[in-house]
Amino acid sequence: MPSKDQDLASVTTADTEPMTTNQGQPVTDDQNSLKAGHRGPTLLEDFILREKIQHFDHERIPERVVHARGAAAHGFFQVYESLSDLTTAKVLTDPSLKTPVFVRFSTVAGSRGSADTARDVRGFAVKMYTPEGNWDLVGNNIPVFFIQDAIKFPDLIHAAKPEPNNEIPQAATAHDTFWDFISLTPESMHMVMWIMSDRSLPRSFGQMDGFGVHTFRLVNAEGKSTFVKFHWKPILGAHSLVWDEAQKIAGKDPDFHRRDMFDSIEMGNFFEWELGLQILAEEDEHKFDFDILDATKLWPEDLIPVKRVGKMTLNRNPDNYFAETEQVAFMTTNIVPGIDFSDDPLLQGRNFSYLDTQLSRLGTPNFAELPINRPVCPVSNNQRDAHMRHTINKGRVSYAPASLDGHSPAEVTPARPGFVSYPEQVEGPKVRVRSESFGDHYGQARLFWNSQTAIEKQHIAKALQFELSKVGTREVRQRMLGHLEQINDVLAAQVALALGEKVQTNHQTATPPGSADSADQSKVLAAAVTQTTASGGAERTSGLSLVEGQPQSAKGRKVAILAADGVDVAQVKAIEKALTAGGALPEIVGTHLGTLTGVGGSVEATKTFANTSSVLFDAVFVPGGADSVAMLTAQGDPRVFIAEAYKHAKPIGALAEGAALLAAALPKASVPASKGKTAELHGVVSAAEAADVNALGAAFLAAVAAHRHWDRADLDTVAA
Ligand code: HEM
Repeated sequence: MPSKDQDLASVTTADTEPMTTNQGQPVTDDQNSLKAGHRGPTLLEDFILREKIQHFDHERIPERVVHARGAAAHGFFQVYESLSDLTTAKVLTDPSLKTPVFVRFSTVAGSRGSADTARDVRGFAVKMYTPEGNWDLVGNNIPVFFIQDAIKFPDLIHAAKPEPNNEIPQAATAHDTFWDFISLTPESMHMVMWIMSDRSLPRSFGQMDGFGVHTFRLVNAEGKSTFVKFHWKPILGAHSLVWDEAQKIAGKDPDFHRRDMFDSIEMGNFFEWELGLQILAEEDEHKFDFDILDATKLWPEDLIPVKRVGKMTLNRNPDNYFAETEQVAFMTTNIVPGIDFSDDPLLQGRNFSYLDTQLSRLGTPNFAELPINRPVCPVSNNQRDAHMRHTINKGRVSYAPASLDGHSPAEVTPARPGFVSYPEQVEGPKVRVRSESFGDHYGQARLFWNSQTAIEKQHIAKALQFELSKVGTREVRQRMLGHLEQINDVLAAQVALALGEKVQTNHQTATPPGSADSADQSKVLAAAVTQTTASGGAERTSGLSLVEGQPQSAKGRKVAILAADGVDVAQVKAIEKALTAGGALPEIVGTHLGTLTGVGGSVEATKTFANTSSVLFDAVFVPGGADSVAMLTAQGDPRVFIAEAYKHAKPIGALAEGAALLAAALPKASVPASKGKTAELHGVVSAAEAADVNALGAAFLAAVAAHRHWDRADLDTVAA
């Protein structure tokens, strides 16, 4: 069996041979068409011209009907220990096996050219080329979904996509048709809480959870079935952007996520996840207050812990976006012996949709022969012909059973057992209904809300304020408030305030903005959020917060070092050393590109205030050098750089004179008072004495690893 890399290499070319047509005829001139006379006309005879233009004319294929914008990478998966007690699947039972994978991340609503940082669910589709055929885990970065039954999927997507009369807005849910549908679909409320949280604004593809969403089955050699939920847990932890930052990035670098993944892999910073399993015995199926077949429900980790069973590493970028990332065809029906479906009605519908949609997107049932889609194990069956058939099937036999030409009437042999569907006992009337066990639409929405920290709750409230205030139809806004009241009255009141509506809360009656005490009301509600979080009184579960319990690492974090001519070069080198030792990626943002002449040498600026911005970095540092800091302080852009980083709760560091730029950009109370040695205040780290650079470097690195510093009380008061 060739490895997947060898398989792909066999059809990969660098086009370094002398130019030919697609038919292999040598081309001497592909820059001038064949003409009658020097000034034309062009001759129809010019087959070189016609072939070149004709191929170009037909270059486009339909984009995916959903998840059109995406980026992908190659890698491998390896299980830690055999899971043979649960499954026969080789990918999960052979710890020596490195299964090749191709993983595509995507947004859902936007078209191929939309921005990476739109507020949206992220697709997390994994294709594993196992020895027993391809296994596709076509998941998302959110563990639940909007709807319970696949028959509603076209409605959901029609409502979320740009409105059909004017094709507005692109890659955004903040519009009437989306919220109209949602407000009439109570089952979506749990998912709404997730997409209004920072989960829909990942910092990078490598810092997102992945979820198979549905309940699946694992089946072992004895035929015993166990229910399972699949999770991908990022080694770097799950971390997010904030909404203001995401919107700005959409303009400054719409390719933010795909660039980040491409660059990271090129420099050897591979993305890694552990595969996690939540396991549920068949006999325990009905022990919970939710139905395990309902894709709007998760299995709380406090009830059913996640067991980490293997690791996936993405370590190679595709060679060609179209041939690989665009032509890859994921299908939920791609499962292998030892893994099986549950009766989740969303999954059952997906099992029709993916194969079906590939036929129109890729244009032929032979899409499985495309290099990126074909399995590494042999393929042998009686399917024949159709557009673009590559395989040359020899002989007379294209039917079964058959005994001619060496064929055996038996389809499977003991040596190569086939896929056997789990013989689940099924009975019941043929009915078009929703099971009563799918009926609770608010319980887990509340669980999610209760499990968030205060800052995460505030981000959810703000996201809802943003989205719903963009809805033009008041009845839709009011309907949504009605749902929010069912989830949490403080949340509902906070959103109502922004919408100019009134709702009853247990804490106080919220007053519409414009009235004398609306500002006070806002404070009361914010305090109420903090109180409920601190008391933790209501039901909560672990695994849902992006702030609590996430691994912290500075690896891959981009740190801007702000500098101008006159910068203290020794300080720059020292802080660069401290950062790179922790895996962070410092880069000098200068007042101009190229060499900055400093004190004690020079440094190279690879970015400038004209071509970059704080939103493209995880942290910012200002080294000393009196002239450098004076020049930076005199300009507007460096001050905005600092203020914006502060507002987005990012780590900020300064050494020696560098603190003057912080003082010029930030409220006085936000800057720690360093009386020489390193001082830290809510992720702002500063040392007046240049000699304290090592302690400062360590403190700053720790602040970078912590991702964001939400304990800044004055975040909303900083103008940037
Ligand atoms: C749990 C719910 C769902 C999840 C996690 C999910 C996930 C995904 C992902 C990750 C992709 C992108 C695949 C790629 O990267 O090429 C995708 C595409 C797609 N999904 Fe889903 N989806 C869900 C629900 C549904 C449902 C209910 C349907 C239809 C009934 C559906 C139909 C499609 C279609 C048609 C595509 C485009 C496939 C292509 O052209 O390659 N999805 N989905």
